[in-house]
This record gives sequence, structure tokens and C-alpha cells, in this order.
Amino acid sequence: MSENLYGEENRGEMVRLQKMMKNMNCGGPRPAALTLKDFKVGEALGKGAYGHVYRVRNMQDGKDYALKQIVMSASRDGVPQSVIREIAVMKRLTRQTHPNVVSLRTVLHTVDTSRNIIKIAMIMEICDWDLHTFLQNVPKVIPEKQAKHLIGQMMKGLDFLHSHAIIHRDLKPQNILVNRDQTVKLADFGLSKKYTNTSAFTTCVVTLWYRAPEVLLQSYYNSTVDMWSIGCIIYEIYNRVPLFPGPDEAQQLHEIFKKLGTPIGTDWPKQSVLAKDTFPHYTGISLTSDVTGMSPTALDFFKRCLIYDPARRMGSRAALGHEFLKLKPVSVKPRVLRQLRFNNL
Ligand SMILES: Nc1ncnc2c1ncn2[C@@H]1O[C@H](COP(=O)(O)OP(=O)(O)OP(=O)(O)O)[C@@H](O)[C@H]1O
Ligand SMILES: [Mg+2]
Repeated sequence: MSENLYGEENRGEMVRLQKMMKNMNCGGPRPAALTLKDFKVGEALGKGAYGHVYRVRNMQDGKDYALKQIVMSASRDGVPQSVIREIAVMKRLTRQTHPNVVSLRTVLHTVDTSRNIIKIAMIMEICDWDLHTFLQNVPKVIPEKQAKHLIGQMMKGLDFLHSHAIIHRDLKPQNILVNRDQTVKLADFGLSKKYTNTSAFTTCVVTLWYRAPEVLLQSYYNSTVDMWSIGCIIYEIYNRVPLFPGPDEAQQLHEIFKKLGTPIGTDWPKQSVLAKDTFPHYTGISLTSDVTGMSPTALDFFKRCLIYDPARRMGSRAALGHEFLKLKPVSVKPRVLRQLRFNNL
């Protein structure tokens, strides 16, 4: 790693980062010795807004993994503290895994000094499909038992993340993976949204369809932003079309308000960047008549995910105990997640 790239004053930071990366290798016979050269790259598994994901074979253990590469620019000021913090979060998740969260096997990094970039390769367990592909390939009407099985697993994974003070912020069918045995795993959290050079894949538009109104209005948000996304995904599981398919950022809120009604009174997010009167007064439509095949308990669960006020919206812990799922919470003490502002995204 080049000293010049980060500057003398940031050497300590870089050493910390290197140490952290080294310690992140979890399991395997010679984890610290693993390098990118140990992986044979196979077919592309997916392309997101921030990078490509490939099937790779670890030549040391002969097993297949998914490799996601994130490219960050290394500024003159060195590696931002926030990157180091985020890597620490990922490190926590390599130590403590959950069956419904994609497990991270190791994180490797390389520095391209000529182009001033750091490449981080996340080696993850490999899954068969993402939920988007899965839903396109299963019969159009899903039995409630199967829907419950999928949603229950998503909620267990989410409760695990929330109890580790991790807010996903970008839950959508493409970021939820499904295996042949219908095990569901949440994926794509951590570094990618914050630090990648987004201009690298400008043809791929980041979808806002699953984003909560308080985030779109740049107001305060908390972990219940993920529950909003879950509500949108539940609708898609039953109806096979997106609930709020806004064509662009400006239209996304109109799309939501047209269906749920323009929020009034305290439902309007506090300190939002746009005033309420910027929008027409939409009265909304009946969600009950808009969904196909949901039982009354499923419908109640779904509606509780789409409550405007984040303080009244159902949280992941409450969701597990809801009549629809009746599941036990993950065995981690629930943590109160601090309120964040949009620019923390
Ligand atoms: N572990 C995995 N196993 C199998 N396929 C995967 C895995 N991880 C990701 N993929 C596939 O690659 C796609 C892109 O991955 P991911 O969502 O992590 O990248 P991204 O660039 O952050 O995408 P975006 O930000 O647009 O959601 C996923 O939608 C999925 O189809
Ligand atoms: Mg993704």
C-alpha cells in the first residue's frame, strides 16, 4: 500500500484499516493468506447500480462464493473515518451470522495507486436467485403459507440487523436472495451505498420505489424505513407489480400520496425539505381492494408497514410477534436505534 497516496498524517488510519481487513477473514484454514488470486472468476451473477457481482471459486477450499467489488476513490485526506466505521460494522457481521442474512466470508482490498482508488472485494456466500427473479419464475398466485414463509424469514433477518443497530436502507426484491430450498437472505447492506463511485455505472438507475416518504423528504428517519420497504415488497409478492413505481425522484412522492393519501397533520415528516402544500391533496385509494389474495391478518401486517409516522409504523420486533407471523424474536437484546437525518445515508 502506498504511503504517498494517503499522506503521512493518515498512515495511522491506513494501518488501522489494513489491520481490520486482515482480521475480517473469518474461518477457513489459512484465512489471512487468502488473496484475490485464490479466486477463479466465473459468470456474472448480477449487476447493481454500484458494482458487479460474480460467481467465484475459492481454489483453496474448492467452494463457490459470490464476489462483489466496490470501488472507492482514495482522497488526499486519506480513508474517511466513516469507511472505517462501516468496515467495523461488516466485521461484526462476519463474527455473528444469521441464517437470513447473507454471510460475509472475507473482505479483501487492493489499492490502485495510479488511479487513486481502493477496491474492496466482498466474498459472500452464494445464493441461487434474488427475490425479483424468483417472483418472475414462480406461479402468479402465491399460497399464503409460502408468502408467510418468505416474509417471516425477511423479518427474522431484519430483526437481526436492527438488533445490531444496522439499518439496511435499501431493501428491495433485488437485494433479497432466495435459495432453491426457499431460504431467504437479506443482502447488499454496508459499504456500497455510501462510498462507491456511483458514476461508474450511470446506466443503472437507483430505484426509489421502496423508499420511505421521510427519506424522500430528507427528514428524520429510523429503522422503520426498512419496514416501509418490507410493506412495498409484500405487495409485490402478492400482486407481482410494484406498489409505488415512481418514474423519477420528483414523481415518487406523488405515486405514494396518490395511493395512501397526502399525509396530514403530524403525519407530515418534521423538518422535511418540502412543505405539505407543495403537493395536491390526494385522498388515496383503498389498499384493501388493491391487493390480491391477502388474508385479513396479512393485510393488517402490510398496512402497519405503510404507516406514515415512523414512530407509529410497526417495528421489526413487533412485526415478528404480529398475528400474521407469530415468530420468536432473534435472541439479541433489542437496541434503540438513534434517529438519523437523511444526509447520514
Ligand atoms: N451472494 C449472492 N449470491 C447470488 N447472487 C447475488 C449475491 N449477491 C448479489 N447477487 C446478485 O447481484 C445483484 C447485485 O448485487 P448487489 O445488490 O449486492 O449490488 P449493488 O451494486 O449494490 O446493487 P444495487 O445497489 O443496485 O442494489 C443482486 O441483485 C443479485 O441478483
Ligand atoms: Mg443491490
